[in-house]
Amino acid sequence: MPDAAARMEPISRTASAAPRIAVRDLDFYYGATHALKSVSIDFPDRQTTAMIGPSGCGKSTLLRVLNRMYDLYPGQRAEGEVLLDDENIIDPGTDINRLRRRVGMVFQKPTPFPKSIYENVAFGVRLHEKLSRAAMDERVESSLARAALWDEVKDKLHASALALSGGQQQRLCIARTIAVRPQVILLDEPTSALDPISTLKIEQLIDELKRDFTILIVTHNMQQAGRCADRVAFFYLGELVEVADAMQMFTAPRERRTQEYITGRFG
Ligand SMILES: Nc1ncnc2c1ncn2[C@@H]1O[C@H](COP(=O)(O)OP(=O)(O)OP(=O)(O)O)[C@@H](O)[C@H]1O
Repeated sequence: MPDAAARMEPISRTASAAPRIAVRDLDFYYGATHALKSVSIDFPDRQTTAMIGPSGCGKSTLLRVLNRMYDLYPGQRAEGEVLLDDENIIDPGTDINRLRRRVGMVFQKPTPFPKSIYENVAFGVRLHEKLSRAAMDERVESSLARAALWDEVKDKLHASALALSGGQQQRLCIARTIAVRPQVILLDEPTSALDPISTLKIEQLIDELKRDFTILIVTHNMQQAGRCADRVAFFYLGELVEVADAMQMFTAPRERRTQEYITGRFG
């Protein structure tokens, strides 16, 4: 078991920021598989937290809990508390549509809809808001600009999104996510299918977006965690071993398992 003190909030220059999400004693099960074990962690507002750890340690499962993606699958269940602004979002009474508006997700592979660039961004907005044509145009433009894509697509908004490069498609998926004005953005290995230049653009974008959003990113790339994250959480076999400021995590981790992982001795 991880040291109880290590699972509490660390002595951290960032720990005083108000948590947007507070996870308390979270257990998650895929049928008989106990994938998350009594996980407690705060995700501060307007900061980026990277989740790292070897394959199968539960990183993606935690993201799936935060937007209740597991709801679609019988046999999968969460126990404990996941407080988003003090509302326990794993409570059965949670309004899932409202939750998914507040918590957006970007997946490993870019997943644009087979529609125009404009429609990819407008589609989700229409599910939640009735905007005039001019207001929608403005929302599409501001979202694409925010995702650092506007200049590349402004002359072909009605062309198919599928004709964009992989890196552009991923930025479009980010534009689509921010267009509905979420509070939290979940990114599950968002650059693992991209080339180094596209990866750099997405990392710069993450850095820029954290001014307005709470960002959680799952990554296997230690350099990426170091470049993007304010805080880093290390998971192992379904347990949160340690969470700390990125600088502390990479220079002076408290736990031996964290040190072994970040220095490449396993995983
Ligand atoms: N649909 C599923 N059904 C049963 N078990 C699952 C399912 N998805 C994940 N698991 C199990 O839950 C545990 C955590 O998996 P998870 O995908 O969260 O790990 P991860 O840290 O994100 O791994 P990776 O880095 O490989 O993506 C693993 O033991 C995995 O085998």
